[in-house]
Formats: sequence, C-alpha cells, structure tokens
Amino acid sequence: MSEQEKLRPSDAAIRHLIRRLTDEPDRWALFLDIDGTLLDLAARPDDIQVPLSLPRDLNAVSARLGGALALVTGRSLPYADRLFAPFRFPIAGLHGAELRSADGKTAIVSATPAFMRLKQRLVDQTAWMEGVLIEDKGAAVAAHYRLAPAYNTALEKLMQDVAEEAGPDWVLQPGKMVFEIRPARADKGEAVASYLEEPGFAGRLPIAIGDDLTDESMFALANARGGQSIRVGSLNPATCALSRASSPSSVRSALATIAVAATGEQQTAVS
Ligand SMILES: O=P(O)(O)OC[C@H]1O[C@H](O[C@H]2O[C@H](CO)[C@@H](O)[C@H](O)[C@H]2O)[C@H](O)[C@@H](O)[C@@H]1O
Repeated sequence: MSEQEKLRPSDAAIRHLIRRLTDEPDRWALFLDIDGTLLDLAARPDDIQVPLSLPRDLNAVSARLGGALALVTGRSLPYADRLFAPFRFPIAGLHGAELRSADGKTAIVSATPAFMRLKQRLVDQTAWMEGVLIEDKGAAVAAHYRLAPAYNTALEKLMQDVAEEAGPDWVLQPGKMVFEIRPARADKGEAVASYLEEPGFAGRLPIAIGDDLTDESMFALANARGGQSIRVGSLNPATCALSRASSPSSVRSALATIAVAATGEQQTAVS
C-alpha cells in the first residue's frame, strides 16, 4: 500500500498538499509546526519520538521546494535542531522569537537575570503540584499539566501572575495542557512573514500546518497572503485554518509521498 493510500478519506487537505508540492514545487513555501503536527504528542516534553525516516523526508521535501521549508515551533531553536540532526533547516523557535534564516543567520533571545530568577521561583511555587512539569527553554518557560489536569486553573492563575511580573517583553501563551511565558517580540505569523521576505521563500505562497493556539497567527498570515492553512486534529477550539488533517501521521505520510516522488525524479534525471 502506498503512503497516500494509508490516508483517511477525511484527509482531502493532505491529498491537495501532496498534489500541490509535487506538481508545483516552485509555487509554494511550507511552514511546519513540530509538536502535534510532525510528531505525535507525548506525556512529557522529552518523551517525543522522531520517526527514523522523518528528518530525511523533510530534507527531500525541502530540496524539492528549493529550500523553501521552515520549521516554526514553540521549542527552542537548538532543541528543534537536535530533533532533526544531521539536517539544519530554517527554524523559528520559541513561537517565533528566535529565527535562523535560510542562509544560516541566527537571532537568539537571551533570558535576562530577572527572568532567570522568575523561572526559579516558578519551580519553587509549583513544587507542591504533583505531576506539573516546568520546562526551561531559556528565554521562555512552560508549565505542563498533562499529567496533572486538576491543576489547570491554579496553574493558569499562577502563570498569569508570573507573566505580568515578567513585564511587557514577555507574554502568556496557552497551549495543549500547557501555559507558557514566551518573548513578546514576535509570534509565529511574524516569523512566517519574515521568511517570506527572504530569497528562496520570496514570491511563493505559504502553506502553514499546525495544531495549536500558537499556530493561529501563522494560519492567519498564510490565509492573508493567498496561501493555505491546515489544522491537524480537532477543529475545536475554533480555528482560522482553511482545512484540516486527521493526525501527525497523515502529515508524515504526505511528506514521505512527496519525498519519494522527488527522489524518483532525481534518479530519472541522472539515468
Ligand atoms: O509549536 P510546537 O512545535 O507545537 O510546540 C508547542 C509546545 O510543544 C511541546 O508541548 C506539547 O507537546 C508535548 C510533547 O508531546 C506535550 O507533552 C505537551 O502537553 C504539549 O503542550 C513543548 O514541550 C513546548 O515547549 C512547545 O512550546
């Protein structure tokens, strides 16, 4: 059975995606979220599994698009890099605040001493919340309650207070079973807009694929630029994405299918 045949009947958007990127590779630029889009969600942030073939498939799709593929994630840039080694894709990390452009130029945000003290205090203040995990991402911090859903409300209140204390350079970013405090300087939509100014991306139509609240800004940007937006999983809460994909596995299937088509064409060109 081909990768495409494994797709669910509801994965019409994924079939369109495969057709677009296979038939018109010079027309599109692809922006991919990581957790819940490329990778299945896991109980803890560090429990995620990267399927062995995924980095290679991403690289083949990127080559097919002339390099117009970027990962746009809430993870820190160095963390995202490690997931897809040995390849180094253009990556926007910390929800758009960190950015490595296609030519390798990197803008990283540093935590201020005051923010570092806040992060330590957050660890102390949540120590009694059994199951709550604090993820230190440098200039951002996430408080996860996937293993302790009962603390949802208490954690939200605490994170609102901490975000306020952090000041105007940081904002509260809710997500799937998580409250994060991230740098306010850019969101994912702004990161995508910035890529679309770069050689290699400029003049192309964006396709944004994501699964969570943080992805809404890149969906809105892609829609406004005449591109496509695909929300993975449920359409609840309401989304501005134009279409839906059933699961990260359907996104990976699409990438594998496009990668196979791209590699096949290369081989035909050589022989
Ligand atoms: O923008 P993304 O690439 O989707 O990153 C968003 C956040 O993803 C991670 O948290 C989520 O995935 C975890 C692992 O599957 C899961 O345990 C958690 O409940 C999810 O919220 C990551 O840990 C965060 O740093 C990212 O910002």
